[in-house]
Amino acid sequence: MKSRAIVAIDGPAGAGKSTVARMLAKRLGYLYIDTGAMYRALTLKALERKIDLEDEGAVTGLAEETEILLVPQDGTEIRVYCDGRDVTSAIREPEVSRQVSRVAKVPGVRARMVELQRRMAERGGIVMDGRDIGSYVLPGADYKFFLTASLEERTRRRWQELRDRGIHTDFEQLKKEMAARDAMDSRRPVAPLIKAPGALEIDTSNLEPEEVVEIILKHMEEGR
Ligand SMILES: Nc1ncnc2c1ncn2[C@@H]1O[C@H](COP(=O)(O)OP(=O)(O)OP(=O)(O)O)[C@@H](O)[C@H]1O
Ligand SMILES: Nc1ccn([C@@H]2O[C@H](COP(=O)(O)O)[C@@H](O)[C@H]2O)c(=O)n1
Repeated sequence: MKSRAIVAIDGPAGAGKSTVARMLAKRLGYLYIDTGAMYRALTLKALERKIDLEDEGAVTGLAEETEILLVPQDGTEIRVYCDGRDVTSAIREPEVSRQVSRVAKVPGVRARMVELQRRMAERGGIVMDGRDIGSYVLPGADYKFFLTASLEERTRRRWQELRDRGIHTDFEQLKKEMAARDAMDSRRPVAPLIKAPGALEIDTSNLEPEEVVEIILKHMEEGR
């Protein structure tokens, strides 16, 4: 296995990317970078500033004046700071999830975020998850994975995750919202959600996170 490798993990909402990426980073002693959290932080700021999300100029301008920091804690937990404010919890609110894809599809936003993400990966030894990591942000990544799961299972996971946080949502409404987010992520012209060439696809529908990590580690050990 390559030392200080770059590992890219992509996939749709609720496929288990963050869970697996965090566990994998811990096993490897790597830094975990949650690119979704970056788009979520900007979206939260845009919503709070009541920016018109259809105004690409305004959203791009906001991205350019916003400082987003991902600060590793013990292990691989990450605190997310936007302009110095800890937004780790706030970025997971349902309204941010409902709107983030509208912000993320703005070309100026992506250009800014991708520049930051590539800089974070320069020294290697990272696990980066998102939608476009293996296909666009880090096309030279040493290992690429694409996690999937059925929409039903991904919705069940997200529904349970929200419930565990005391947020009660209608399952069918949540399912519609997740499908809509997947569609917007997949159809945007710039860096859509796709499986990167050469990526190993893993359907996690009937796998525990630990099993997914073992599949990934085995592939990495066999690969180099
Ligand atoms: N293999 C799995 N089996 C069951 N539950 C899982 C599995 N992987 C993750 N989960 C749970 O599903 C929820 C969503 O997982 P996670 O946040 O890792 O998904 P994600 O792909 O990063 O989603 P998003 O892109 O929307 O952030 C979490 O509550 C997590 O604990
Ligand atoms: N590399 C990425 C990562 C995320 N996005 C957008 O952010 C949304 C939230 O991502 P989560 O992983 O936190 O769910 C996602 O739905 C995308 O719209 C992106 O565009 N590129």
